[in-house]
Amino acid sequence: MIPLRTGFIKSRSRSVAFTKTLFLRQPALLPQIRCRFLSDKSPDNAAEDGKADSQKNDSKALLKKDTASNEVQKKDFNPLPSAPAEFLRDSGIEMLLKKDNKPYIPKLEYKRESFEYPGLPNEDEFTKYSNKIEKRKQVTRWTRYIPKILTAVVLVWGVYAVKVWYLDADEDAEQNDLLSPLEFHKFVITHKQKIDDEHYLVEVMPTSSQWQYSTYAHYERKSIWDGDKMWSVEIKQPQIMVVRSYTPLPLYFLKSSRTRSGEEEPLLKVIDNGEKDMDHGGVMLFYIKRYGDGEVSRYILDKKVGDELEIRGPHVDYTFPFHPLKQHHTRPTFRDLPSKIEAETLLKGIKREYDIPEVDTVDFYAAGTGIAPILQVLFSRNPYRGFVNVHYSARKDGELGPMDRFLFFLEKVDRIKLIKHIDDNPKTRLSANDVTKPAQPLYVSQQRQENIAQIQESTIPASESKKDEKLSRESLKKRLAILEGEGQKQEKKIEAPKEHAPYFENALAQAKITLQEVKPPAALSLVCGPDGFVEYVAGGKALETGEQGDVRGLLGSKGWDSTNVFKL
Ligand SMILES: Cc1cc2nc3c(=O)[nH]c(=O)nc-3n(C[C@H](O)[C@H](O)[C@H](O)COP(=O)(O)OP(=O)(O)OC[C@H]3O[C@@H](n4cnc5c(N)ncnc54)[C@H](O)[C@@H]3O)c2cc1C
Repeated sequence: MIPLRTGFIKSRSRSVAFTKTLFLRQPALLPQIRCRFLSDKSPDNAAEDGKADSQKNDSKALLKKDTASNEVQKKDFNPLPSAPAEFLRDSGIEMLLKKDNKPYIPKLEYKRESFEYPGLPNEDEFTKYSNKIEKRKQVTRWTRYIPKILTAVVLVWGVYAVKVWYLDADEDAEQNDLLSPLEFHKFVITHKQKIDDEHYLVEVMPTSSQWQYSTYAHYERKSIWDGDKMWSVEIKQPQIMVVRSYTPLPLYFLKSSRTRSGEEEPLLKVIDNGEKDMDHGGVMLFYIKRYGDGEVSRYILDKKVGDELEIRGPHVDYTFPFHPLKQHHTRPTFRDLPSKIEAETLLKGIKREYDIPEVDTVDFYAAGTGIAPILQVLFSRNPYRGFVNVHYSARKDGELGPMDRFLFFLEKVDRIKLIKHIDDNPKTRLSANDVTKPAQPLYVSQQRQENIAQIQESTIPASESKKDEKLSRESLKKRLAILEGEGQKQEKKIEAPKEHAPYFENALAQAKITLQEVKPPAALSLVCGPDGFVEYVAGGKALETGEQGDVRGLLGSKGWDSTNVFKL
């Protein structure tokens, strides 16, 4: 008989597996196994026990017989090469049951098997118990790195936050200004207009709008346009790392769909500089002359609309002398239509009330693009409060393009007198006849007095004795003191009985009256243009040092000197 170790057959599934295996290996034994199962599984069926015993005996006999026949088969068996391996009948079942012949080791953990329905979720005994068991954290490679990764992320974020919110805040404070004298800011060319082969108008806009936030808060202080001074910027030619100075103008081109499509030339406008305008988005215009072999002018003018320029500034080239009217009155900004310019109705009353002398007339001698600095002053907010004689020299008429119109308007509102000296018309060329003698300044501030004294000292020839030096200094002081007194006397002379100031609708209406008034003679001369022109009008500047040098030329011949002439 084959020993059926039913004790090892623990579950139904295992018994099925066992039967399957047996069936595959010993199909002849299946009936016996079935009997044995029946006898094991049906203990109540005692009646069948006898029958089973007899069957046992039968099976013994059958097994013997079978073994014998197997022996015979074994002898006759001549397997094909592809046939399965021969099965060893003697030890097959036992080998299977023993499996790996390992000693029996009882399981330490008791695993309860139950066919009961489980309780409600999280309420049955098993769940309650298992929930209490602290599950061991699974430590993987990633879980070990997570704290390090998190620390690195927090650190990087911290560094970034500090940089952006604190360090960059300071940098931005600089960058937030439209211009910086120390670093180049990028501007994009938004329009380019050719006046003639040599003269162009180039409009630029800042590429960043950050500067506006700080400018809005302190517009009075931060606006770049201030007619109290003449200033320029440097434009970089990055290929050869060279910079040249150019004078920005508070002008821009008004574009529309028609002008963009090329149907019409855009209209040149003056930046309003009013409360809402706020420097009109940082726009500025350059009036540039192209030199055939000029490094930077060619570079700028070869650029197209949309290209960028790197600009650094502002660099103040000249500041007008202080005048007490500055504390009480600001001249209204020039507008592109004279009828839009406000009248200075209260000006006379203010002068009378505060006993303020007249503002000195200025003679401005310009050649070509050298006119740009005085245009900047006249078009900016807080323009010069006095009258300006603009002596403009050019090869031919029309070099100013659309700006000519504005100069005409400035004449109409009695702010300037434009005297053109055109080479094509030799009669008009600038000569000594066009230059007046210098007048005494109507007001000399303490600061200016000291400056003049310093200039006088530096120009006194070294050969002069100390006595002469002292004398000349004293005479200068006396002169200045007399000048101030004269100015005051003059002011008192024009004092009129108090009357209501006449109302003028605009500057144009006011100019009808003021145009008839005689302007004070010029007490200050400014010269700007190519070196040759400056030399002709006022004597050359010291090329190496850029110092003013002595006043010679046309102005020198008329008695002008370093105290009342400035070469730009
Ligand atoms: C404060 C200020 C404001 C200015 N504003 C303006 C402005 O608004 N618009 C404007 O167009 N210009 C302005 N300029 C002039 C401008 O800065 C440049 O000088 C001008 O554009 C020429 O520069 P460039 O590099 O093109 O030519 P450069 O290469 O400097 O040459 C200019 C010309 O000089 C000649 N030249 C150069 N070197 C010598 C030399 N060693 N000897 C003899 N000849 C020489 C060249 O042949 C050429 O014809 C201003 C200058 C200053 C100082």
